[in-house]
Amino acid sequence: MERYKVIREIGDGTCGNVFRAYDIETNEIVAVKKMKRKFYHWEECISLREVKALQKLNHPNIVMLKGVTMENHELFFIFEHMECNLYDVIRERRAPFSEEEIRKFMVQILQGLVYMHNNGYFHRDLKPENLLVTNNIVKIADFGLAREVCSSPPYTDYVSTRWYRAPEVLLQASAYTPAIDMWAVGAILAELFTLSPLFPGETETDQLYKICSVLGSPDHSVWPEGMNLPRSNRLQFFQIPPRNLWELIPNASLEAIDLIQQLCSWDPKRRPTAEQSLHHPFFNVGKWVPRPLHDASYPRTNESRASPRLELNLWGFGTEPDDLDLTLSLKPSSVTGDYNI
Ligand SMILES: Nc1ncnc2c1ncn2[C@@H]1O[C@H](COP(=O)(O)OP(=O)(O)OP(=O)(O)O)[C@@H](O)[C@H]1O
Repeated sequence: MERYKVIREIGDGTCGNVFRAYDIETNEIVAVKKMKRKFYHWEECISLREVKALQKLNHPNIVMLKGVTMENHELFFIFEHMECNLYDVIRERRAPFSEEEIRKFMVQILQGLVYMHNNGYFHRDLKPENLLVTNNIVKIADFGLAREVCSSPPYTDYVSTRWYRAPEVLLQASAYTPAIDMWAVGAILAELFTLSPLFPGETETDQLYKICSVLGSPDHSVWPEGMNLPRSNRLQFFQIPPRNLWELIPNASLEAIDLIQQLCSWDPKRRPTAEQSLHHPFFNVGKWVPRPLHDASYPRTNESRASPRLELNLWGFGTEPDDLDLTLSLKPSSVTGDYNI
């Protein structure tokens, strides 16, 4: 470890301490994560989930693992260095983020997740502290709990952070899917608007109570499988009607509210995937894409374009092509970003 000169400690997590350090071979600043437990064999180190996942995943929105070193039974991960994490960004924020800023964060998180899920991994512990930020670039970090999508259940060693924990995990489902990451994305999206957590449970039971107080208690109609999970009897204590999300998150557009609502569905099967989320109207607000001139259905005059078919289902993820006129005309106040999705 002579190669790295520690500058200062920047993180103290469950599994390791993270230091900002100077790499004297490359003249770069790096982040060195020193694992808290001791290791006695190299095989033990390279079989760690964090190492296995990060060696395979190479994406601009996933933090890069530059190397792994073992010395005196201590294991060090060398990562690209990031300035801060999204938790710090939210905590230090005095005024709400604009929807444009939120969209830019979310696109990157979702692009990282699409890549990860398509490569057969899910993260299992997404939270603002695990989203690292440098100059508005967001990268997903801390793969200590990452799982291969195809690894076999039961997943009993699961210990993710409570506030972002999906209901199927709280109710002890024996198998779960990348949809648990999508629940966390919904909670993080809401938090970016309000700057405070959507479900800040103090215990596991309180976590379920907090979720019920927002979404309303689940029943067979919204989540049939959920009603038979080992701990679902805990839900019977709470008979709570749903709140209107737009009252809880008054600064969010209808598109954002709809996306949060879909991501935070009780039933994991009803949550959009990361890829589907990127196609949600929230990411297309104000985006005008002209149709080809030979398209006979394209309205030729401003007059005909001014009458959108408002009865269309805006929020479904159907296979119908987007009605871009409609998207434009329904959300005049919002953002005009263009995203590479
Ligand atoms: N590459 C990096 N660049 C800058 N800071 C980092 C980097 N990696 C981690 N950190 C900081 O260190 C903190 C802890 O890192 P990490 O989450 O990897 O550790 P952990 O022990 O697995 O934590 P947890 O308790 O979340 O499981 C992060 O929240 C972040 O603030």
